[in-house]
Amino acid sequence: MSERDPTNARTATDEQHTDATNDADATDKEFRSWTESSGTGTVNIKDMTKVYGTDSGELTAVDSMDLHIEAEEFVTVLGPSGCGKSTVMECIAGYLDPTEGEVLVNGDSVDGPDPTRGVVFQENRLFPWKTITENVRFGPQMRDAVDQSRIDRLFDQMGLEGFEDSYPHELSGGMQQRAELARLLANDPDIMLMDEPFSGLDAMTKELMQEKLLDVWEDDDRTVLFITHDVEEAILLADRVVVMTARPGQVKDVIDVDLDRPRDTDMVTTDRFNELQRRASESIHDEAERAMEQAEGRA
Ligand SMILES: Nc1ncnc2c1ncn2[C@@H]1O[C@H](COP(=O)(O)OP(=O)(O)OP(=O)(O)O)[C@@H](O)[C@H]1O
Repeated sequence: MSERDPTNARTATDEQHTDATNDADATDKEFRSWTESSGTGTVNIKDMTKVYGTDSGELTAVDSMDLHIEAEEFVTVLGPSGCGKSTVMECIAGYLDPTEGEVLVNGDSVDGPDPTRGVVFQENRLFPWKTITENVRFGPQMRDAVDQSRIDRLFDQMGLEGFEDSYPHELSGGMQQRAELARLLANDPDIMLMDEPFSGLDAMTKELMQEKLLDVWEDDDRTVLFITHDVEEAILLADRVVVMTARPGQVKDVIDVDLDRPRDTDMVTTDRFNELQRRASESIHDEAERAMEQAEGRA
């Protein structure tokens, strides 16, 4: 683990960063409350456990997880299959309640979904019976807050001009995900929660979507939490990569990505990128093995 600056709230607040403080009088909790901010766009997961009831008994998906995300930070989450990544995201989105602990957004406990937290999944959630324009306008319309010039800008930004009246099935997979991003951004969310949004796309389209997302994020003041199985993608996009353990999920490692911004996909060949990629891959390797053993019923 790299050395931490205890005055740096962004790097020092997660569970495994508690060694950053050498102040014998400071308990971890006190240290956190000094350093964590709670302004617009912050996410604070505190000692969160999520247990599901299943036919074969209780299943602890996430166990005592702590994670603080600063406003406007781009955090990617890597973890083996079934380690609880989506569960964490759904608790932040307000779709699920933690069994224990809490999730704070902007300093307030999450008590349900909110348009200021936009969610994107691998499969887009566009309404198939609505045109792209109707889909993008839907959220703002529900709140009586349509800003047509903003919507026009989004169509331009996402390269969707000319497809305003098309239906989702008439668009390619990449364009559907761009429409999905436009739909999300039409609500002007403070926090974007993205669950493997590009994993169904071919390599070239995925690269273009990564660049598009980086442009969007660099232009606006938004916090992004992005789940992926792709180590290269995790590093290319993030300020920090959070590596989770096999189920029950906890934070195993947090990797600060000290690559310059703006980023582009050419960076993946640099020595520093490869070093970070190796570190993340090593960190996740044992967890992936453990997850496989769990799946095979050996653990
Ligand atoms: N509604 C549910 N009821 C019971 N068990 C669930 C439920 N949702 C998820 N689980 C279980 O909780 C664990 C964590 O699931 P989750 O989808 O959060 O993991 P994940 O890391 O996102 O997985 P993947 O990488 O495969 O998408 C898994 O074992 C999953 O089977």
